[in-house]
Amino acid sequence: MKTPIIAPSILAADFANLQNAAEMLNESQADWFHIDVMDGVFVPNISFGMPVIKAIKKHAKKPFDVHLMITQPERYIEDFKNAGADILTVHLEASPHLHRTVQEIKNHGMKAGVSINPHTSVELLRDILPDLDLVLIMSVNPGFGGQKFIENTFNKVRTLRAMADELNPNLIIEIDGGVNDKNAPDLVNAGANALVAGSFVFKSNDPRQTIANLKNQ
Ligand SMILES: O=C(CO)[C@H](O)[C@H](O)COP(=O)(O)O
Ligand SMILES: [Fe+2]
Repeated sequence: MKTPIIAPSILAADFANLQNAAEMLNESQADWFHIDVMDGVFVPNISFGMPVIKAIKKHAKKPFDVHLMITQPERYIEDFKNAGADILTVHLEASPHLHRTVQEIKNHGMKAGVSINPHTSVELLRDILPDLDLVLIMSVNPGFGGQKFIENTFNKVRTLRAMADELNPNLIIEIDGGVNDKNAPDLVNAGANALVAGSFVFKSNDPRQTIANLKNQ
């Protein structure tokens, strides 16, 4: 089985000890830091913004995979670049001029990702797929950590990987929400090559070991 990229979500870390979380991730087999930004409008929760991302960046030695759950994310592309984003992912449902937004992200020197909610068909990505570095399939409804994985995600991953084989063979397919050691191997077999894990990592007794287990299933 191919080894997936592991992107632990700091949404599930202790916000009073983010330096500790960053140092743990630096020493672990994690590939990216997954950073969830929520605006209280696109999703019914508010997380944190640029000042917190900048503060974590000072202690981080790995790329920042920033997942924007905000309306009209095109307003803040430069700000997230300046805050430390390496990969910037916007929601298809939140950005009416997605093609322009994706080009703007790339023009700012970041990798461009598009995320889709559980109700959104992967077919809607067909025309933009050749322009993308990454698709983030939400396997829970966005807004909160610790939710139950939605099983239909497997079908979406298989369909998207078949589309990508034709249109964009290097596409990274990332899964976000309710990922654990039970569903991770099946997700990779279905065609996913990046896994976000928040609660499963940070609520475990040994987060570093949990990351290693996800990476080397
Ligand atoms: O984007 C997200 C929520 O909207 C988070 O990345 C996701 O929920 C990860 O948390 P968990 O692994 O606990 O489900
Ligand atoms: Fe996320």
